[in-house]
Amino acid sequence: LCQTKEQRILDFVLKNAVRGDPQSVIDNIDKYCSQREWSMNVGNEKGIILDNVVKESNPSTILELGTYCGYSAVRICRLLKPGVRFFTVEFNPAYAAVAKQIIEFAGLIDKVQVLEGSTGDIIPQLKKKYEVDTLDFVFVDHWKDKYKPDTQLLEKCNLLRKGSVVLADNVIVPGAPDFLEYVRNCGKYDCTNFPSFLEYMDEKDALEKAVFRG
Ligand SMILES: O=C(NCCO)c1cc(-c2ccc(F)cc2)cc(O)c1O
Ligand SMILES: [Mg+2]
Repeated sequence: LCQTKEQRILDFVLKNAVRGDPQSVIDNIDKYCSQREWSMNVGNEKGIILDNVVKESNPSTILELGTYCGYSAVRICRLLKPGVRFFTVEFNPAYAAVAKQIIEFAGLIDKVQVLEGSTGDIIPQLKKKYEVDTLDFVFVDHWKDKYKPDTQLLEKCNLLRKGSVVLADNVIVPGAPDFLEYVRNCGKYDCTNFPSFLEYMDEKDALEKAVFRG
């Protein structure tokens, strides 16, 4: 059977992690991707920074752009109180299929809605179709050339309120220079850079936190 890397990651999790234990799912994805095949999960170094920003924000309504295999969805949702809503958008159906199974295995599927499609189509639907008022926290980790336009779209759709946290992965590698310039200079955000490392590598990367001024 000609499997994909994402299916191999899923198989490794199903075989080695503990059903209903999000930390074991995270640890096993990191183990597979550091020892066998590199893959673009946010990883543990940047993941600890992500954990801290999520804990600090204590969000109730969260949006993630770019689900991939569900690693950061599990990472974020394992920290959330019951009753919160987590929406994650994935364009690639094969990735979305793997992510749903990994999120289910971790026992978090009740908190998570995996929305398949393009962010440009789905973000304008969040208020009416998904009954979202405003977003407390947005994790941006999809196509790097979409970071800036989608942040502007979130503003246009009135999905951000004073204090909404936009946290972006990969602002060094692969990089999102137009996004960084925008959030740092448009006057609508208070920005903080968190230097770290590219997942499973020694290369420098960073997260950028942009808090909407309202
Ligand atoms: O494209 C990415 N995400 C969107 C997928 O739909 C992505 C890429 C990379 C990466 C790739 C190739 C390399 F050489 C270095 C970095 C890393 C990441 O964390 C990412 O999120
Ligand atoms: Mg990333």
